[in-house]
Amino acid sequence: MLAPTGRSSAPQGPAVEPPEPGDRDLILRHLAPLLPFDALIEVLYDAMFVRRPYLRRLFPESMEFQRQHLAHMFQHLIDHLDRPVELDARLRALGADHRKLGVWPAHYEAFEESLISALRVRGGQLWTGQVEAAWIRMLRFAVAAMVAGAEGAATEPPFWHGEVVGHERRRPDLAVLRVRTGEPYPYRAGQYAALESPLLPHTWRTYSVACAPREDRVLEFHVRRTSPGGVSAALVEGTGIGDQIRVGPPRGSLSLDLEGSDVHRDLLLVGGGTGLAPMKALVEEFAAAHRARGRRVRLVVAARGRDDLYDWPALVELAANRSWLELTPMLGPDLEGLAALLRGHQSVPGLALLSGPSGMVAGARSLLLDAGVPDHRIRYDGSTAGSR
Ligand SMILES: NC(=O)C1=CN([C@@H]2O[C@H](COP(=O)(O)OP(=O)(O)OC[C@H]3O[C@@H](n4cnc5c(N)ncnc54)[C@H](O)[C@@H]3O)[C@@H](O)[C@H]2O)C=CC1
Repeated sequence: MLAPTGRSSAPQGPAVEPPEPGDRDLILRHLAPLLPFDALIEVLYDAMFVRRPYLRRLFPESMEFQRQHLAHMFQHLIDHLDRPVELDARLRALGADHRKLGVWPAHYEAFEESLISALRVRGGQLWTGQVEAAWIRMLRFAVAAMVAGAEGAATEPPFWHGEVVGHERRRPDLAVLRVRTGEPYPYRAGQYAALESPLLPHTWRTYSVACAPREDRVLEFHVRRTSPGGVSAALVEGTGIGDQIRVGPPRGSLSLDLEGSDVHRDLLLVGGGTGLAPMKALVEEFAAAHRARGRRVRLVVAARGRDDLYDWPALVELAANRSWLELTPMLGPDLEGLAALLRGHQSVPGLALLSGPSGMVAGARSLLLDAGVPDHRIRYDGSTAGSR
């Protein structure tokens, strides 16, 4: 994964004890019998639901995504165990986000107990108390950071109730949804939110808000169905006006810096596919706060073909009478259009923001670096790209 903007917008909480030096090596040396993690995780959840069946209701019907997520988390924990500060920030954000799932500190105890029994089952004959102790320290560090993150977020609602007030099917696989929250939703343009449909309880997926904050509390989302049976499919195919959905707290740090040292730099925004969503919100925000005279914004909309420019009329309307905003459609499977644009010296931006498929973000970033844009002036939200 590329280095993203990196700042977490999740609230903070109390300090957490780091793991012991050497724990990572110890865990790594005895990892082989525990791999692949899928088998370990299966034993873990089986043990947990047998001992505490009431915990099953905290999880979605299909555990597939949950298992994958946990396997990824174990790997991430082990990989970063000797970088506890970095890990701590990520875990706090995760803990804050777990509030919307109804997770309490007592549930983590049940998790620890089940993990230990799964480790003993899968660890085999060479499993030792020393290795187990390192795993427990790693887990307790993670849990303490998650609980601290949840405590730090205690004043923030775990989710907002929203009503679908608009649902436009722009393509068979893509819908633009408008959701009015019951209470004001305090986000900034460029941020994203997890959504839950009543069709798939306890399953949340993140989408960027595609509009700047509005007085009428309406949030726009661009949702593309990637596979059958998931949240995106439920939102595209099974959702209509009047339906209720839950909206998790705003997250992410993609922003335009409307104040500060970069305020006069010309902007290039690249949105690929539904990655257009946060870019549209940022342009709207820029339009509302257009203070820096002479600052130009180019919005490149990358799409596979003309039919995939699903929001083009809305963008044309946004650009009408705004001479500082230039819309550039870029059609095709690759970034040749962007490469050609950057060859024109006049088009090299002072600041670039990227959003879309991870391959597009990586490709656009390297084109921009080649064109002389410094790395710190190329922004994208690593936690969102490709995670939908
Ligand atoms: N729905 C949302 O709110 C948001 C979605 N995203 C992400 O944006 C992506 C959108 O996917 P789709 O709509 O299916 O877009 P897509 O797969 O149709 O791609 C759109 C354009 O991106 C470029 N592109 C795609 N893959 C590329 C690669 N490997 N190298 C270079 N260029 C490439 C091409 O120009 C293509 O026309 C997803 O990964 C999603 O996670 C990101 C932010 C917000």
